[in-house]
Amino acid sequence: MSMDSSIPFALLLALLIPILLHFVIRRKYSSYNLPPGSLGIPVIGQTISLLRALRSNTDYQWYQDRIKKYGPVSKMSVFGSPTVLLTGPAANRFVFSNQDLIITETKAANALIGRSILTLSGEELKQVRSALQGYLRTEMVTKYIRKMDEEVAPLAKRLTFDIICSVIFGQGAGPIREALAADFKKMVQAMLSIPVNIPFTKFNKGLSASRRVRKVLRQIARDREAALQQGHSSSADDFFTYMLVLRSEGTHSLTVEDIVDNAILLLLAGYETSSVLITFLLRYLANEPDILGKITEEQEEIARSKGPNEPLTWMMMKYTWKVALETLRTISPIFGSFRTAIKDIEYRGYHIPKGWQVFHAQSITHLDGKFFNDPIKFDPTRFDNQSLIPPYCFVPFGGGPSMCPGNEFARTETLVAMHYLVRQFRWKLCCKEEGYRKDPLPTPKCSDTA
Ligand code: HEM
Repeated sequence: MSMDSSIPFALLLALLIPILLHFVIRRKYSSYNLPPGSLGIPVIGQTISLLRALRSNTDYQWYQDRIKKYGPVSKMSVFGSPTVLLTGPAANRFVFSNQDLIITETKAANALIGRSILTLSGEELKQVRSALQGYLRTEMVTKYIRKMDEEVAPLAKRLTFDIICSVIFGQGAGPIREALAADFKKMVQAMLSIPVNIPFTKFNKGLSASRRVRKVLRQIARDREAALQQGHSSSADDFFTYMLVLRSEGTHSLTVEDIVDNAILLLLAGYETSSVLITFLLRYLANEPDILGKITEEQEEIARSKGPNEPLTWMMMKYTWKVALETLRTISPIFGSFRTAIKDIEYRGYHIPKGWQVFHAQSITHLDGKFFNDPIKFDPTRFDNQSLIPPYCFVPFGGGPSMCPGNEFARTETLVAMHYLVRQFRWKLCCKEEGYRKDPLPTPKCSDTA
């Protein structure tokens, strides 16, 4: 076929395929009451327009346009899969507590992280979830404060990475941590890449990095195992020892390899999200001298009243945390998630067929004037009385049974960081541009120059 004759043929196909797909889906799901909306062009669907909206941070308007057209539940097609978009507090509640909607597995995440909590189900999921929750619970996090303190005080670069590395892997500053930091960076870049394993691609570099990380962590886990057997360690020392102690008590039966996978997930889930919070908190404070002044006052008072060897306690940092919560409301590190229905599900009279995706735009409620007065305004006093915020409207850490188990950890490390930063430094923004893009986590527009 010549080039000229192939163009009309391609055009005809582009026209015919959506029509055919429309009929195939209509026939296949004829007994279903599917939500309103269109699946768009095959494979592409609404993917490009959604990604464009996220990158330019106009996704809020994008959702609102769809809600106006179709209501809070609509169907579309994203990343090649039929998808139902759910928004609003009722949707937040429904998704967070529905065990039949599991986080959509991406090939890249599977290859890079392995068998972590994200890929488990049933009894195994319950065991690992409860172990992670136990490791990150308030009493445990209180014990980690001293280590966080040591990391933040000299104001190490890669703050949140170093904190988690030290607390979870028991890996203090040194060449091993430097190598891990470089490799984790490659893994993060690969998580969002096209999962095609060809030399020199981001995915290929991420896989090599993941292998190196795994090798180092396996060795650390074995060392911890030996130390535990000799009675030289306890469960509060680090995540590996904690999980090994639980295994010896019969709480779970994970292999060392599984524990390593979940440690990698903890680091990936924990450091990027917390660093977004700290980054935007610092950016807000640079423009809000009154709020910065109040935080400094609170932190100076804590520094005066605490003995030199007494660890910091976040209980006294109430105002600082309210400012952090307002930062999470206005710029939520996680704007939403993709989940897959593992069986047919009904929501508000509509059917979500088994195998379809749900795109849950959870943070849309944060900027909705119905729930937050003057939502664009940065106003930490909204959190003076949190019981006034309607349920499932403020969900930066998710909610229900799959709520982020690291929320206490995130609070503690953010507050420890702020304790030193506001008392020892003043900063100004090199880049005045206020916007940010979702990449997919919020990133200041001029992150290279700021
Ligand atoms: C500001 C910081 C953070 C934010 C905004 C955040 C937010 C979230 C959200 C929204 C989820 C998904 C909940 C769901 O969809 O049901 C999640 C899951 C998770 N987070 Fe966080 N997170 C933060 C920090 C951390 C930290 C510091 C850790 C660990 C030290 C952590 C560990 C995890 C883990 C392991 C999961 C998966 C839980 C599961 O699938 O059951 N997160 N986080």
